[in-house]
Amino acid sequence: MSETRRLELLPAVDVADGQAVRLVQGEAGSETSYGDPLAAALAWQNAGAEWIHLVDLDAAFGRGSNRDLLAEVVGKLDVKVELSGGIRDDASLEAALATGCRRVNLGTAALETPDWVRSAIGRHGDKIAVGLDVRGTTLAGRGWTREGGELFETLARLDADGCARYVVTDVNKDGTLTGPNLQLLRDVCAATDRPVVASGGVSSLDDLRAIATLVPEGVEGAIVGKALYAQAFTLEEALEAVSR
Ligand SMILES: O=C(O)c1ccccc1N[C@@H]1O[C@H](COP(=O)(O)O)[C@@H](O)[C@H]1O
Repeated sequence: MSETRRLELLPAVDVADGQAVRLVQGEAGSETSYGDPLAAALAWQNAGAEWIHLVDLDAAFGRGSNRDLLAEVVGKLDVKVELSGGIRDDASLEAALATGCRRVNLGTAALETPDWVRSAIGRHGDKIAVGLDVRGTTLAGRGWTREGGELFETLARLDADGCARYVVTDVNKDGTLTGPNLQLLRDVCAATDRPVVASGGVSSLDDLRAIATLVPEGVEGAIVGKALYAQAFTLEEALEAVSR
């Protein structure tokens, strides 16, 4: 009898101007600051996290970079890191992978330079995930400021290119503490056989339990941001909630 997999949790550490921040719906200027990114990441690690979802927001917005800081953070962590933000060409991809992160998450590049993404997938396999950041079923790139195509067409293309995994974010939910978009997750899982990491809207332990019910459909993990920083629950409580 096969054992049901447990939902993985990925606490998010989004970095802008050297600080850990949370945005609301990805809007520049909506940030709340939570201090030193390394301290935040180590706190999640010490609380039992197996993964950290680490984002360079300045690079995602194309307004700067926290590359050296993020490399330092990855170097000081023992847990797996999913690194994203501004990874759009060979130089940024090689620099990201050289940090020792477990995988990178490509957003804008998957919308704007599909040939390069196909080649990156061919070279790096499951070290590449693609972030499908959507409003409705319209994809968003460049710091979620530009529309970039239709979700299910892009998903079919990336599946054909061998993409190993998708990080699916409902932009309208992100940072709002209004609950995940479970129907979006179901729809994406129905359209691909690749694992899906859910992102956006988690507000409570019940939200995590609801996402965990989708593990048999293909949801592998959930990114948790604002709810942890706002202390809606602890990471220990979250890990316990999804452990059975
Ligand atoms: O995570 C956010 O809050 C966020 C807000 C606005 C833009 C991007 C955001 N996050 C992540 O950025 C990467 C994509 O970066 P790029 O497009 O490849 O440069 C992806 O993980 C988004 O989810």
